Amino acid sequence: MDMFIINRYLAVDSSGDHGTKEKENLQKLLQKIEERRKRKKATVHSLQNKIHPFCDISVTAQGENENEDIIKKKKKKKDRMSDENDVDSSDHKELKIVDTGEIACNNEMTEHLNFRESYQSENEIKQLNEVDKEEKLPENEFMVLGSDSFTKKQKVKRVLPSWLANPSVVSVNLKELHTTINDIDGLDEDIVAKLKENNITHLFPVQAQVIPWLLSSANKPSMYWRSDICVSAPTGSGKTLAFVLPIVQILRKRVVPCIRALVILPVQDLATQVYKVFKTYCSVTNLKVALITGQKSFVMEQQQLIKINSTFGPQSLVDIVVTTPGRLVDHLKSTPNFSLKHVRFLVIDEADRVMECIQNDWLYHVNKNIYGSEDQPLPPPLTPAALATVRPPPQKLLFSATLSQDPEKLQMLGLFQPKLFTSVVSQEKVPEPLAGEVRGEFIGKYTTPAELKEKYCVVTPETKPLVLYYLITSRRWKQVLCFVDSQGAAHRLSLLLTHLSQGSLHCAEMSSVLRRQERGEVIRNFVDGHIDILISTDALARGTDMPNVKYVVSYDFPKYVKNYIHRIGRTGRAGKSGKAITFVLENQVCTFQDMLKTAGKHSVRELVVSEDTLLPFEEHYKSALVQLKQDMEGEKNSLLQKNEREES
Ligand SMILES: Nc1ncnc2c1ncn2[C@@H]1O[C@H](COP(=O)(O)OP(=O)(O)OP(=O)(O)O)[C@@H](O)[C@H]1O
Repeated sequence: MDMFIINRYLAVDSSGDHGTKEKENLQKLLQKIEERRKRKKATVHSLQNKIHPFCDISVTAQGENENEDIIKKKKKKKDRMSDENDVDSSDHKELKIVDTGEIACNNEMTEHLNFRESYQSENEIKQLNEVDKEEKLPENEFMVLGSDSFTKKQKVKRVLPSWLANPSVVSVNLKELHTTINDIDGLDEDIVAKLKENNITHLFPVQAQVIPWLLSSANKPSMYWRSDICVSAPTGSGKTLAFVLPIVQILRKRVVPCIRALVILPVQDLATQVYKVFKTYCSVTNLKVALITGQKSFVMEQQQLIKINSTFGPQSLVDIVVTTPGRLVDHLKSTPNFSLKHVRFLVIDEADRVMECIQNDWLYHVNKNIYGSEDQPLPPPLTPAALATVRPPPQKLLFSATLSQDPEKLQMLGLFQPKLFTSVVSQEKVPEPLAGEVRGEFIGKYTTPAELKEKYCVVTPETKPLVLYYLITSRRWKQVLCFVDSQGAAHRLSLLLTHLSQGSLHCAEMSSVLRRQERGEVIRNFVDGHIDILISTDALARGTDMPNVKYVVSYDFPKYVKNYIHRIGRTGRAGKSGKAITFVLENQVCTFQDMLKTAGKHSVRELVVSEDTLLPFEEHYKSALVQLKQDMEGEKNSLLQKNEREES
């Protein structure tokens, strides 16, 4: 037991023996202190003799007070730090009391030395005081959040799943193409011939990466679950062919038709556009494609999908269905034998937009039809027996120029071991990620085609139409696509420009109010160059592929950054050059700059149109406005008369 000695404070021992010992110790200590005091006094005296004749080191009254303060601080600090109850520390305390006593006796030199000593440690004291402030709050006080500390908070970095953080990077350069259509292993000759027929000799970067990847994933035995993919590449970069070609190639070997590919797009017009591409490349195969968007009657669509055979029962007539979420749900609910159980590919084009179509719960109905429950089953263990019992889910292919890379939003799709292909904002070659490196900078940044030049023009509401007219006429712009907020705005602007140009500008308007055939007609005329300026609502903003759009004007400010990216993406497509101008009111400039920042854009310049340049058109503009007012009143009256006739 003697090996361990535990020293404890056992309160004051009143036994006489211990008391004498303590007195002796105290005596020794006082003696020691006295000796030190004398030594110090002697040193000071000798120093005073040496320095005083050369230096003026007098301490002013104010200085004295300051020094005293500092010494007090120092004392406080030392007190705080010495939490040991040993003899040495008490010795220091005594010593300090003696020092202060000397200052009180106006010993200038001692003051000075103390001052210097204190000054040296002043910073230290300050720091300690700050720490004190932060850490030691009186017990009965609350800390008021945000009142004291103005230090910049460190930004919280998102920790992304590995597949989102480390994507395959897709180049945005459509000028330097390295992959010819013959370089792709696994594309049949007749498909390659069809590509040539359509003047496609090289694959765009997104196609060069996605097509071989999908073809090779199909080589796995059919029982294996295949990884889903998400593709985010600029507008006009050829995403449609990136899924059409591998699907046609993989499915063409099927024996019996049944729905093996389901392609979902947000709106009718886009579905029609994709349907046409499928039709083109399926024409060299036996595959059948159906467009189910409500353009035909429901019964006609049903007849197109299913046939009842007297011997074999219900038979699917199609292999690929291109549809919109609403119409798909209608068929899932009301078409007997409409089954998605054999779907091998589930393509969601303009995926971020389709995922917003939640009103009819299309995903729930699709899952229910495919799996028999609203949720996708979990993958079985990798044993032949387990794999043979569970049917692999459809391989999901998600495409968009503004694909949401938000893990939470993507989670509802139940992606299986997904792979991300994305283009990046930086034009520099992105190196392969280092082991364990996490890249989150792709998230939320949208790329636009390299050939697209963007500018913005600050306008006033009064002069906006005149600025547009001036730009079109003075710069001889042709094939201009102009975006406005509403159908009414499109109509008014179209009339005003016609009056301003006295009929020399051929303007047309486009909105969802027009019937489908009328819309088709307008687009054909615009593509053929018979229309100079097409004024449209956002109905044409997303996905529409119109070759030869040279200028896009966002006449009314785009509401969201995605809206902006899709609008400007109607030009500068497939490697062609294009220009986009956004009209911004004075009070919208900051919002616009923020929008660009969000999209990762930093070099959008201003196009200045001075008021002086507009002055010559002023009178002309006034009379055009009068004519517009008359037109609008005339239209209003004729509408009233029509309504009255219908009522009577
Ligand atoms: N390899 C290619 N060579 C030449 N032209 C191509 C090639 N691939 C696609 N195109 C053409 O590029 C245009 C744009 O293609 P697509 O509509 O697929 O773009 P996208 O990426 O889907 O655009 P958005 O995001 O706006 O929908 C189309 O007219 C298409 O015919």
